[in-house]
This record gives sequence, C-alpha cells and structure tokens, in this order.
Amino acid sequence: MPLFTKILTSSCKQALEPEKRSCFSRVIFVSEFHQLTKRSSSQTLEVQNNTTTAAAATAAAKDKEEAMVAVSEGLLKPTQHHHCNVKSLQEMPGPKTLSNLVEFFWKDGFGRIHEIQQKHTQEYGKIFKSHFGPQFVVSIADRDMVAQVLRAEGRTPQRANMESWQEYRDLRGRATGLISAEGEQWLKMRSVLRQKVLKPKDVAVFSEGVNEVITDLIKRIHTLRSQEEDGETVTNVNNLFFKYSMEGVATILYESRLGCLENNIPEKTVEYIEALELMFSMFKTTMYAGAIPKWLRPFIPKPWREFCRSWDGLFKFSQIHVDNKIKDIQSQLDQGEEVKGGLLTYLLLTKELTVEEIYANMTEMLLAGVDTTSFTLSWATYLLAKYPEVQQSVYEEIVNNLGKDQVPTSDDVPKLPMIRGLLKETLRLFPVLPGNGRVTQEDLVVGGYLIPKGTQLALCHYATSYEEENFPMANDFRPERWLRKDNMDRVDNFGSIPFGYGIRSCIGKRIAELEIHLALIQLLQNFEIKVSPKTKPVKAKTHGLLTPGDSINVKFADRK
Ligand code: HEM
Repeated sequence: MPLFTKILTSSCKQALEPEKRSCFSRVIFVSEFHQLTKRSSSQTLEVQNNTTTAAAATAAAKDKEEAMVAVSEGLLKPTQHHHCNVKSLQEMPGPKTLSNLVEFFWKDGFGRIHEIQQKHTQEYGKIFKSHFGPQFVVSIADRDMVAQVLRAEGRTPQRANMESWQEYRDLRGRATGLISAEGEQWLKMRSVLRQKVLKPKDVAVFSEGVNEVITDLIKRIHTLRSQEEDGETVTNVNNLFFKYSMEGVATILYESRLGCLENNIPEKTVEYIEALELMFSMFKTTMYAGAIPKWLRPFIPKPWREFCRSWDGLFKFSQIHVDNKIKDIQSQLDQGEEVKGGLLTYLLLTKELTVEEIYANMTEMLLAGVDTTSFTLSWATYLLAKYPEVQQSVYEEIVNNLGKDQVPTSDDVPKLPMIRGLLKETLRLFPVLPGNGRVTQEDLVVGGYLIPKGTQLALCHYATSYEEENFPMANDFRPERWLRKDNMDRVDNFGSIPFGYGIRSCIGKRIAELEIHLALIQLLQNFEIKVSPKTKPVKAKTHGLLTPGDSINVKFADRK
C-alpha cells in the first residue's frame, strides 16, 4: 500500500462534516487535517495512510468512539453505512481568543495558569482547545485521556515549545541537551544518560554525597533559627532549600561542592551564588520570551536579551565545572592513577557524548534540577507544619523502622512508605510542572476528537490532580493514599504524574527523590516542623513553574 494516497479535496470536505463521515467504513486518520479547509483551492491533498495509526484508531474506536474519516487509493469509496462519531477540532469547545487575552494579560493569567486549567476544564470539559497568539493548543485534563496519549507515544516523543531554546543554541553554536533536543539526537543522548541515573540503584551511589549536603543543611537551619527572636523560625525556607538543591545537584552533576550552605561563605562565592539565583529567577521571567513573535523583538527587545543572558550565565557555570573535571581527569591520567568518579567522569571517559553535548546536558539538568527540588521541599515542610498529625505518623514510621539518629541511605527508603507517600502527595497538591507539553506525531483520536499529527497538546496535570474521581477528598493532604495494601497493589494513578510518564519522562526523577527523601527523613529526625506566628497561608502561583506565591516561614523545633 502506498504511503501517501491522494484524496480529492471535495471528498475530504465531506469527510470533515460529521453527518457525512458516517458513510465511510475504512478507518484512517487524516494528517494535516487542520489545514484542509485552508487549502480549498487546491485540487488534491496528500494524506498519510499510516497503518499503525489506523490500528490505534480501531482500538480507540472500540473503546469509545468510532473513528472514521476516509481513505483509499485515489478516491474515497463509500462502502457501507457505519456509525461514526469522531468530531473535528472545529467542533471542540474552548475559550475564545479574546477571552484568553483578557484572562492572561488583564487578569494576570500567567501567574494562575494552574487555576485557569481547572476553570477551563469546568467550563469546556476535559478536552478543549485554546489559541495563545499564533499558538493553537489542545488541552487534556482527563486521567484516561492523558494515559492514552502517553501510552501511544513512539520512540522519540516531541516536547512542545522548545523553539526559543533551540534558537538560542543555534545563535551561540551550542548543542542541545535532553530537554531541548528532539528526534534521533534526543534518543542518542537519552540512551547514554539513562544508563546512569534512571534506576534507584543507579542513584544509590550518590547517597553519601547527598548526606554530606544534608549535614550542612541542618547546621544552616540551626544558624538561621538562632538569628530569630523565638530561636526556632526560619523565614522563607525556599531560600534555604534553593541552596540545598543547588549544592545537591552540583555534588551529583559536577562531582564537586560549591559551598552554598556554608555559614561564612567567601565573598566571591556569595557573589557567584547570587548571580546563579538571579539567573534562575531571570530565566523564569523570560521563559515566555519565545512566545513573543520574532518581528516584535526590535520593539520589545528586553525579554529575548535577558533570556539569552541567563542562558549564557548557566552555560558558563556548567562549562567551568566540566572543564575543571576534564583537568582533574587529565592530571590523574598523567600520574598513571586509576580514574574513578560519578556521572560526569563516566561521560567524559566514555566519550559517548561530545564535550559540547556534555556542557548542554549538564546545563539543562542543572536548570531542571534546582527549583523543582527546592519548591517541592518548601511545600513539603509547609504541609507538614500545617498537618501535625500527618507529620507525627511519618515521624513514628521513621523512628520505628530506622531509629531517631541513624543516617538514612537510599536502601532505607523502601522501609519508609510514608516518606514516599509524603513526596507523592506533595507533588499531587503542588506539581512543580502543572502541565506538560507534547506535539502529536501521529493523528490520534482522543475523547472523540480527531487530533491531527503536529498538534500541540497540553496535558493538564494540575487539574487532574484535584479531580475527586481520581483522588477522593482531593483537597486534603493525605500521604497515606499512596500506601500499597500489599505487594500486588498498584497505586499508580495517571491523575498525578508529576515526573511525566514513559520514555520522555523526567530523567532526574530518581535524583530528585533521593535528595528529597533523604532530606525529609533527616529533617524529621532532627526537628518538629511547626507553624509560627510568621506562617501565613501561602497559595501557589505559576511563574514558569508552580511556585510558592509567598514566603514560607515555619518553625524548626528540636525533637525532644
Ligand atoms: C521534584 C523534582 C522534579 C520534578 C517534579 C520534575 C518534573 C519533570 C517533568 C514533568 C518533566 C517533563 C517530562 C515529560 O515531558 O514527560 C521533566 C523533564 C526533565 N527533568 Fe525533571 N523534575 C524534577 C527534578 C529533576 C532533576 C533533579 C533533574 C536533573 C538532575 C531533572 C532533569 C530533567 C530533564 C533532563 C528532563 C528532560 C528529559 C527528556 O526530555 O528526556 N529533573 N522533569
């Protein structure tokens, strides 16, 4: 069967009309469907006849809707009557462009993307379309539909909206890292990196280094709280956790310590940490720079300029550390010593990635690994302070299974299911990435709609995380909902997939879990986390990521 079959425009138009579609019996999905109506003047259209997609379509059709558009070598052949409900994108509900503009630009929608997800889901249903300037997005806020999309992914799923990242890299002659790369280039790098960080046992080797950072974190808490009147409160815990996450990720990625948590940081290091903090915050502010059309840049140059400046800083930072490692390795080799080390050493020795690719991946992992971890730790401490009975049960589990003083390693975590539940529940309530993007690589039928190849999808994790049908008493903080009743019990739930799912999911998941689990265990062994008069209700806001909208201030009281 030829890959491309030609279909007469007029027949296609018929196929798009729901009432006329029902008389075609062969199931196929029409590529570039959204462009069909635009091309009314052309006589023919090329339509990809993809057998895999047709099979997926048949399965989908059995499930809920029958999918049917049109096919055949040359002409559409109406054969037999067949009931078909596949709807077109034109029929999909969604907010009007103007109301989106008002929502985002007049009502500070960029800070409330997570709430808008929920609002639009209530207004338009669990699958809806939106226009953001030139961008057209189909949002999916249903657990089963999200599962369907992610399970159907091919070997190189495509992330949406990475053009501005790619543009920066082209401009500076830099390589792409895992986040921004696509296709075979992405697959090659992913295959190398996944061997070192994707399994719990791969990251277990980092336990010792992470525990050293935690020792410094605890010392720092002692210092900070001693500066407060009550001797217990730490204000804006996120500042502290930012430094912890930066230090932790640097230990793992660069195999070196930065000294972010020292009490007396040399002035040079202070400047350097401040510059890093600035770059992170600038990055969040400017990450929408790519949404501004290029022709507008001469008139509004600042966002793009700052976006490039923050990338320059992040790349420079990574490059310094990678270059230092290269020198270290070289001098060890020169002295005839055996070279041992972690992830970076492995990458440099095996040469499976080029040095440019290593710079790019270290930079992107640094960017992906700091705020995500620190916001999650901040929310976890906030929730523990607010729910003392939950904190007590997590603490008791630690005392009973590990003891009050024993320093945990990654091997201990499976003995502490409540710690795992605590992290999962924190990320359910505050998923750092409230949504995830994909560009469809095949035509798909989702929720009864034909979604053509090349469509941008927004998977609305925040909205699904708060659905009662996915999580009863969804607004409550209940880590125990994640406990398994027995070994066979699975509590996975596509309603909350804070690290994504499948081949393109977060590659740093195990690193993040290690850093967060070990830190929370030691924090609870040392302190009772309590609300203080300075603890105010804190709401989430979207600022690139889902961040605490205000300072989180809590007490770290000594355990009796
Ligand atoms: C609580 C912490 C974290 C959360 C919630 C988180 C979440 C996510 C999510 C949702 C994605 C997108 C997945 C997808 O598209 O399906 C992602 C991708 C990624 N994350 Fe994380 N992340 C966290 C920590 C980290 C850390 C610590 C690192 C590295 C040290 C990291 C590195 C990455 C990278 C490189 C990608 C791109 C993967 C790819 O495209 O192949 N993340 N993360």
